[in-house]
Amino acid sequence: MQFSKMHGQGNDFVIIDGLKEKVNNFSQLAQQICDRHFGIGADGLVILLPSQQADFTMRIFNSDGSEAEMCGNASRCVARYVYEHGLTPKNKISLETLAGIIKPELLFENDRVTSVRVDMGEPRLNRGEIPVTGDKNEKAINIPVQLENQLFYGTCISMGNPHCIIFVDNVDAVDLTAIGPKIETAPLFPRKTNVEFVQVLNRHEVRMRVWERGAGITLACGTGASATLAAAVLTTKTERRITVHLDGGDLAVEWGNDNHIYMSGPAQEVFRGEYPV
Ligand SMILES: N[C@H](CCC[C@H](N)C(=O)O)C(=O)O
Repeated sequence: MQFSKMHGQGNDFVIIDGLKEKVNNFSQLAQQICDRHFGIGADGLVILLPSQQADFTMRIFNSDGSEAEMCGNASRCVARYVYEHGLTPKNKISLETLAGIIKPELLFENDRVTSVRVDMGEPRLNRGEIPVTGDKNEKAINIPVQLENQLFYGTCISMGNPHCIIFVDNVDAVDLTAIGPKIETAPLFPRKTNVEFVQVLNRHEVRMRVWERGAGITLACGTGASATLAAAVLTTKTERRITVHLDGGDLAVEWGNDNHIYMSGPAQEVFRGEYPV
């Protein structure tokens, strides 16, 4: 089976063209392929499939085999992949996901793709949509997140997938490996959650580290950067256009007057290969 290995600021994926390759058990394949010793190694597996309502369907599987509703960094990678592999002549692409239709736009310099700007859609703020337990019509801003012997205050946002954003004075002081999985699987989150620790640098910049649902610590998270922007604006910490500094690089995010969040950043293809099935 042919594959392409791509990343968005270090958040890396194996991309498989499901229009050409026959894939049966996506979840099992994701666990095998994402293993960094016994497989190719990646944070996730992305399968391209046909769509009736968009140019393509993008299905995303975390390295633990769970399927995610949406993935921001993967949407940039897929947009570049379908253009450069000749699957579409378009630079404005639509992708059907479990979170709805996502619209990445390729940006060029001297005929080379330099970055991708993605319309991530509208953030979902009510507990029922995220989901977070409690009154489904209530927001979840600065709510207590109680672990056995630690209490955090989080702002929960969905970009189609759930995020719990916790503002701290120093992200480097957070033991993400210990705390991340406890919050990811807290009873507060019926479908688990991605966990972002955020240090506000000024009204236009934040530093964010992420423990991803189903994948653990990653170097970048596009939906996480988008949810972080929404949380920072809702708690009046930043303006509506910021740079998110992540371990793997920067993402630019903006909350437009149309209530859509736009996320921009690079997407790189690292290598192509053949995986025995
Ligand atoms: N682990 C995430 C999916 C990948 C999201 C992230 N890699 C991004 O760039 O948005 C989840 O289960 O919701």
